[in-house]
This record gives sequence, structure tokens and C-alpha cells, in this order.
Amino acid sequence: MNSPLFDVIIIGSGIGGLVTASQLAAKGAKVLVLESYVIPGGSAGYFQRQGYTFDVGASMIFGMGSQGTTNLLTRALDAVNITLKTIPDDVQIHYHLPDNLDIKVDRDYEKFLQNLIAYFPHEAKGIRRFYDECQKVFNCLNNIELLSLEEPRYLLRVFLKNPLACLGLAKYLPLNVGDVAQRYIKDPLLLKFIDIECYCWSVVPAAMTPMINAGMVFSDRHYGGVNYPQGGVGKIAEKLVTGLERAGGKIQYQARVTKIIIEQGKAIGVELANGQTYHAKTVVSNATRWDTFTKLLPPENIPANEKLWQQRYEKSPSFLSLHIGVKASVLPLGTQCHHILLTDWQEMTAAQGTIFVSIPTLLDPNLAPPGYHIIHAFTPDWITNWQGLSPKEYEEKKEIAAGQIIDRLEAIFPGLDAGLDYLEIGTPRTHRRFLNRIDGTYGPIPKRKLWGLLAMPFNRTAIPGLYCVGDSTFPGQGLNAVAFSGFACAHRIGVDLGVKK
Ligand SMILES: NC(=O)c1ccc[n+]([C@@H]2O[C@H](COP(=O)([O-])OP(=O)(O)OC[C@H]3O[C@@H](n4cnc5c(N)ncnc54)[C@H](O)[C@@H]3O)[C@@H](O)[C@H]2O)c1
Ligand SMILES: CC(C)=CCC/C(C)=C/C=C/C(C)=C/C=C/C(C)=C/C=C/C=C(C)/C=C/C=C(C)/C=C/C=C(\C)CCC=C(C)C
Repeated sequence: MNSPLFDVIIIGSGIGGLVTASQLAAKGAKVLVLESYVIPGGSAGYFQRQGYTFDVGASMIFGMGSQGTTNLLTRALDAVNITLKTIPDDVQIHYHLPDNLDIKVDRDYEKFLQNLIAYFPHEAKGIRRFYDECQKVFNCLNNIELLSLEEPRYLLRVFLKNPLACLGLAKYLPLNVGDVAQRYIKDPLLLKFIDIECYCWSVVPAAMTPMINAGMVFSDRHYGGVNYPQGGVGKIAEKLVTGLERAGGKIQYQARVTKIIIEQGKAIGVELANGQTYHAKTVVSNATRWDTFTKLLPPENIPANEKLWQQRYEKSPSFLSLHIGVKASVLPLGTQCHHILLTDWQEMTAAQGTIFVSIPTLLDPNLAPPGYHIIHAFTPDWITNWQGLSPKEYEEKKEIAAGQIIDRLEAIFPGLDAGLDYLEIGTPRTHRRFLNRIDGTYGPIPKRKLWGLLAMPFNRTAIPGLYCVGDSTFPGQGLNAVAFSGFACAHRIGVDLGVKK
């Protein structure tokens, strides 16, 4: 017998899936979220060991500001009557780069510009013009209601309300950062700095990074700011689940979907690994588009537009992650929360080239035992570097790779090795296993230079009743970006199902 009919089944409880679910539940839809893991959050989840609460992945959180329209995580929580206390971070990133560039991206815009201009006084004008142009993009976004671009009546409404902002956005949609930066900046070293400013969140250099996304990242850090959720990043997902359930939605854990059920060409439900089936009017996949169209649906029936997308975008690398517990004395006074380390520009995009560091306990000390800090150090790496190894070879390779990263970190944290209290090493295989992401990928990146964001797919798919949400959907990676994708997905489904509240 068929199980009860839901309005919407959502496969996966990443932030994209949870925002879709909570938005729809708040509108009165009957929602079921199916999550294969034991807690919600996906890449924005956490794990606890020996008194430490480690963030699995994402740790530099945008979208939790208190004003404007781009604070989408705050808005998603607000929609289900939830608040989450956050701790403001004064500096987004402390860069430690080749050519002795030691630059802090201060929350205060002017202070950041002056930090950068101190290294490039001859480019003072160009620096200001470039970052000011990013602010223009942001101001357009921050002036309109952010919903589904697949909904013509919304587009018309938002256009009539704010034509200049819409035309501004339409102008920037096909542009990449490199095109704009080169208009204003000539110094090759400064252009390399703009490259790493993009690479550290888009995983591609400026030439391939969409201008709309840079407008968000390079401006919101000085507007809403980077704010860390008290209790750890995992609290965002936990709180969204609380709001979802209060609004009447359901979530089931350890529920791995193995198949999207298609009848007469339409998605009508899902089947779990244990054989159980659930039926609904619509199905949303928060798994990556690759996982959705190769594992959850028969690979031989990939719709033509998905094939085209796969020709244009490829999987970015995954990460090698070190979750470290360390004596507090290791961190010099005044250490910032987030760091980027690179010693050779040639290595920026190479596996284990750029190291990202996050020390959340500088903002929320309760995540570690008294007298200790968490250092989460991660660096891009490919799954192919970690396959075909015996268990012993795999463990040895992990130890060697971790040792090399720790040696490199000693440059900014002398005494780190001696001060180690706890170490857990994750590889691309770990990311694949626990996050259910194909090859453990961080998300899609353009295979070649594309027209900004124009080639990114929205939430609808070629299969009626099936939608996608998350970072392989417009506008891409980032918690605030997948939150947008969740708002847009819920909006489009709400209109399609005639959900009114
Ligand atoms: N290290 C990092 O910083 C890092 C790494 C990867 C991703 N990210 C970021 O995380 C965010 C990703 O968010 P998202 O919303 O796209 O999704 P997500 O990948 O975080 O979450 C997807 C969820 O779906 C679940 N899932 C997948 N397949 C399933 C199935 N068949 N059945 C049931 N559950 C299933 C997974 O367990 C996971 O909880 C992005 O912001 C991305 O940039 C960060
Ligand atoms: C009508 C007409 C004429 C027209 C129309 C037009 C329009 C309206 C348009 C619109 C558009 C839109 C809405 C768009 C949107 C967008 C968005 C929202 C975007 C977002 C984005 C975001 C992002 C990108 C973010 C990101 C972030 C990230 C990724 C981060 C990361 C980080 C990392 C990884 C790093 C770490 C570091 C250390 C530790 C150092």
C-alpha cells in the first residue's frame, strides 16, 4: 500500500534542503525531509570528540547579518520564528601570501582598503574602483526581495518595484570578476591577490568567478559581516529543524534514498535503502546534480540539459581536513579566526597548495575544553589521490599528509606540533562517505570560462515534479548561496502547488 501523500519530499538536510523544507512548511505545505546521516546539516554539520565540537566543513558564515535582504540565513530562521545568537568576526581573513603579502580583510571597509593600498599605493584608485563596483552589485541584490528567477510574476513585480536594481543585476549576470578587475587594476601581483580572494571561496581564479557572487562575498563581509553561530555551525541546521518541526514538517534520519520513483515521466516519490517508499506531489533533491542524475535516477536517462550542464561544469576537488585540538598557548596574542596560507603563487590551485585555517574557539571558546583551541585546517585535494590504497597505506598516507600540513602551519603557529592534544584527519574519501557527495566534491566549477552565472541551472529539472536545490544549483557554493537556492526552490514549488499561506 502507498504511504501517505506529502506535498513535498526533500532528499537531504543540507542547508539548501532545510531552507526549502522550512519555507514550505511555514507556508502550510506537508513536508518530509529524508536524511541519510544521523544529524542534519550535511557540509554544515558537526561532530564531537573528547570535549571538542568540530565543524565538518563550512565555518566562515555569511548571511547572518541583521539588515537588508541578503541575510538569508537569518531570514530563513526568522520565517519559522527562530533566532540564533551569533558572534561577529572583526576580520574575515588574514592572508599569509607569497611576496611577503600579509593582509587582513577587516570588517570595516575603509580599514581593509587601506591595508591593501599600503602594499599597492600606485593602485589606490583602481583598488577602490574595483571593490566599489562589487558593492554596486551587492546594493542591487540587497534592495530586492530574493526569490525564484524561474517565476515570471515575481520577476515582473520586482522589476516594477526596483527597475534600476534589476537592470544592474541583469548587466552583471554574464560577467566574471577577472573582466571587471582588469579594467581597473594593472599590477600583476595585485591581480594575483584578486585571484586568491576569489579562489578561497569559488575554487577558481577571478577569470572564472561570477561577478554576482563576488559582489555578495566582497561586500557582505563589510555589511552584514561574517558572524559565527554560538554553539557551532551545526546549530544553524539544528535550529532550522526545530522551526521545520514546529511548523508541522517532518524529518527522518538514517533514511538513505536510493531511487526517485518516476511514473509516466513524472517524479512521484522515493524509495529508501530499506525498501520503504514515500509518495509526494513533488520531490526535491538536495544531493548534488551528479548524484541525483546518476545514482538516484537511471544514468541512461539523463535529460539533455543536465548533460549540457555536465559538459560545462566539472566537480571541484574535495578537501584534506585536519581537525586539531591544541593548547591555547600555541596561538599568539591577537590571532584571527580565519587564515589563508600560500607559499608559491604557482601552487594556488594545486592539490594541497592553498591551506585554509579556521579557529572557531577564538569566537566561541565553549567548543573546546578550557585552555584548548580548535584549529580546522583544510586544503583542496582530489579523491583520485586517495584511491587504490590498502587500509595500511591509506592510514600512512594520512599521517604523512597531516605532518606536512602541520609543518607548514608552524610558520604562523610556532609550537603547534608540540601543543597537539587531538588530531582527526579527513580525506576526500571521508567527505564522500559522510556527506554523500560524489567524489567528496566541494561543488561545481566551470570547465572553461563561462558567461558568469548564466549557465547555472535553477531549481526546476526536465522531469516534471522533480526539483534540485543546493550548491549545484544557481548561484553555487556557500551557505548563503544555498540558502538562496532554498528560498527560490520553495517559492517555485509554492507557486506550482498553489500553496497559499
Ligand atoms: N569543507 C567545506 O567547507 C565544504 C565542503 C563541501 C561543501 N561545502 C558547502 O556546503 C554547502 C552545501 O550545501 P547543500 O545544501 O548543497 O548540501 P550538503 O551537501 O551540505 O547536504 C546534502 C545533504 O543531503 C544528504 N543526502 C545526500 N544524498 C542523500 C540520499 N540519497 N538520501 C538521503 N540523504 C542524502 C547528505 O547526507 C547531506 O546531509 C555549500 O555551501 C558548500 O559550499 C563546504
Ligand atoms: C527582470 C530583469 C530585467 C532582470 C532580472 C535580474 C535579476 C532579478 C537577477 C537576480 C539575481 C539574483 C537574485 C542573484 C542572487 C545571488 C546570490 C544570492 C548569490 C550568493 C552568493 C553567495 C556566495 C557565493 C557565498 C559564498 C561563500 C563561500 C563559498 C564561502 C566559503 C568559504 C570557504 C570555503 C573558505 C573558508 C576560508 C577560510 C577558513 C580561511
